[in-house]
Amino acid sequence: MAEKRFSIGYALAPKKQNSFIRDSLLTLAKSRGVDLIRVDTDRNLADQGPFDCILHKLYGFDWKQQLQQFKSHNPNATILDSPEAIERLHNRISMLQVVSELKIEDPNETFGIPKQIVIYDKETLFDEQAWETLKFPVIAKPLVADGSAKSHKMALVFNCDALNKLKPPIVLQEFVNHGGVIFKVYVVGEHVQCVKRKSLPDVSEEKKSVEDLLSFSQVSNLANHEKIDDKYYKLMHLDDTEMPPQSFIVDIARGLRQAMKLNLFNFDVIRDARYGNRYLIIDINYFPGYAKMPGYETVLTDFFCDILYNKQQLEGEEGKGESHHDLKKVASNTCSDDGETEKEESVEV
Ligand SMILES: Nc1ncnc2c1ncn2[C@@H]1O[C@H](COP(=O)(O)OP(=O)(O)OP(=O)(O)O)[C@@H](O)[C@H]1O
Ligand SMILES: O=P(O)(O)O[C@H]1[C@H](OP(=O)(O)O)[C@@H](OP(=O)(O)O)[C@@H](O)[C@@H](O)[C@@H]1OP(=O)(O)O
Ligand SMILES: [Mg+2]
Ligand SMILES: [Mg+2]
Repeated sequence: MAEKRFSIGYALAPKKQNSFIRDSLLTLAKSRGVDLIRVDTDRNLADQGPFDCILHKLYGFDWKQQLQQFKSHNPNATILDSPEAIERLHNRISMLQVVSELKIEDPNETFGIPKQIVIYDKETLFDEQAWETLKFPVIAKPLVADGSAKSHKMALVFNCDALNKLKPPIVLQEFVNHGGVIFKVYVVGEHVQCVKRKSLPDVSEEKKSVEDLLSFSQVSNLANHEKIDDKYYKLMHLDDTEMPPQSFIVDIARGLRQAMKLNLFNFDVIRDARYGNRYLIIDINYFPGYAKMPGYETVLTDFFCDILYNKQQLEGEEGKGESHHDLKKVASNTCSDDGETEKEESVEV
């Protein structure tokens, strides 16, 4: 009997498609029975396929409706990930709320988020009461994180004089010195991988008194031609920075994944320079730049196979009339229709 093949339809913006869909990924996936096929976003999704799975990073109401329609026509297909679960990451307040709710017992390290407030209008911006809990410098971040260039435009604000330059709705987050290095933790289902990147440098007392405002955008994002390799680590002086403990990072990643019901995301972590064992999560991104992760082809292909082969096994056993309870044990970690995550296993680093 011919081996069963699977097809994954991917719906990505051109920039993402260029970086993520490489021949090396297509070839490896194909060799393991998985065909990655581009969804034509000018046509209705439900008219395309058949697909066993949809991989997507697109925004907007219309796309959400197309996914719903596709799912109602193809109830067995897996949507990676559910648009409702992704939506939480489009707002910088709801994005980090989930971190505050996480409970992780670690004898040596602690984690949290920086102090922050949300400002919806200019009036509140100048209201001293709103500022009571915050200390300068702060980072002003657009409230909405919708993938637009605008949503990445930030400003380091040193004092009140700069406030009139800000455009609400924004989140004002305390800037925390962290030695100029950020940890990016990539999550792909059960796989967790942490890398170092350059970040904003620490702010000295002297600088606090001379600057008003500094604008910046995507400081830790690599340009297409940059590669995370030894050269980058040397150039950015990343070699000397110690990594956070792996098991601690894996616990946070696992907790976030379960709470958010997402399989494909990364989060940015900084180590508070005031306490060597305090970590702050400052950003969570859906479907980040995986191609920058060493060995991404294997990691992603393993993940696709896990999902598709487990799903097949699940459907096969359902056909034999096994109870739903038993089937849950072999279900993959994908989000089902209602966004429920079905299995939790060890997370490798
Ligand atoms: N509270 C903070 N304290 C110190 N540095 C910070 C803080 N928040 C952000 N930064 C710095 O600013 C950068 C951009 O912030 P953030 O990650 O929130 O933006 P983003 O545009 O969503 O980034 P990404 O490209 O990862 O999506 C971080 O990578 C880090 O270097
Ligand atoms: O998905 P896009 O292509 O738009 O860009 C994402 C980018 O990945 P890229 O490598 O593909 O540029 C990510 O980089 P890393 O965290 O992995 O460094 C991160 O900056 C996301 O926030 C971006 O998503 P957005 O927030 O804009 O939706
Ligand atoms: Mg970030
Ligand atoms: Mg981000």
